[in-house]
Amino acid sequence: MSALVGRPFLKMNGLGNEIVVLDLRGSRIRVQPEEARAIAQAPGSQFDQLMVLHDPRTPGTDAFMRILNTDGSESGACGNGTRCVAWALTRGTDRKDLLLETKAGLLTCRRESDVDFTVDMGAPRLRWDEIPLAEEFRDTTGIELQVGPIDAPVLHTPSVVNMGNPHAIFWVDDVEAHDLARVGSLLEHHPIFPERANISLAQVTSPESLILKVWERGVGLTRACGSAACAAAVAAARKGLTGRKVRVTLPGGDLLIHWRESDGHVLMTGPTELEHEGVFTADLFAGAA
Ligand SMILES: N[C@H](CCC[C@H](N)C(=O)O)C(=O)O
Repeated sequence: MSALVGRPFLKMNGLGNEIVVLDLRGSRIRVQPEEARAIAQAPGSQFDQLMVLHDPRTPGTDAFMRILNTDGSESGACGNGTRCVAWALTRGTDRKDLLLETKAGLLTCRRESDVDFTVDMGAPRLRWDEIPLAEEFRDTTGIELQVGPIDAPVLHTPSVVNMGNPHAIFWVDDVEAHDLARVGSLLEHHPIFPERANISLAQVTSPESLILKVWERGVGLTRACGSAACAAAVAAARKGLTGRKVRVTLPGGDLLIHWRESDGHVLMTGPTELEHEGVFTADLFAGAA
């Protein structure tokens, strides 16, 4: 029987990005990919990301987070899920600041209101081998990659950014004019991305605003993706399309992103919402193998 049976979880969302928070601190349980896939499919616990909390690895941190996608794969970053974890860990306390850790690094979180949090997502990594890409590209503000006919590509020359996870951002005049569901999987699995990639379409609407749609690695289309909003804001500023503070509008709502000059860190501010609390039951894992 799964060790997760009887464990409580929180079903939350960050701007419509579906998040399940599972606190396994104090135990040695490790969620297996097939368990994550079973949880993702069960009514009441569907998620885009499963945020699993483990005992801290680095002194002074509050928890170590493993981030699992619906296909059971693992990510180093999830902005919307990190805000949900910060909500869960500060609930019922007067704490404002938290320090969390993922396999990609440390994240500081600050409570701005009952539901709004700012996460310091760290500094973006911008070298081709840090994304990572399979081939050397000196200029990661636009790499050679295109969709559609060679002489009239529909999408081309994406910017690439690693925010603890790999992102490619295609610049378009109108995000609604493209069917991201149709090309998302192909681009996510393109051989140029040896660890696959999260794929975004970005439309610049002013020097302070972007519209973004995201196809997430290991998930598919989602209503919001915090790390993609950070990656798009960094890429837009690098290209001179916006300043370093932008409002990113996703299907689920808005995130405020600030690529801070002083230390190069990216700050993301946005809301969280608790939908319900539940407990994993044995039947949920009956088919997991
Ligand atoms: N929804 C998340 C990102 C998940 C990224 C994940 N799909 C990956 O494999 O990198 C966010 O708010 O940042």
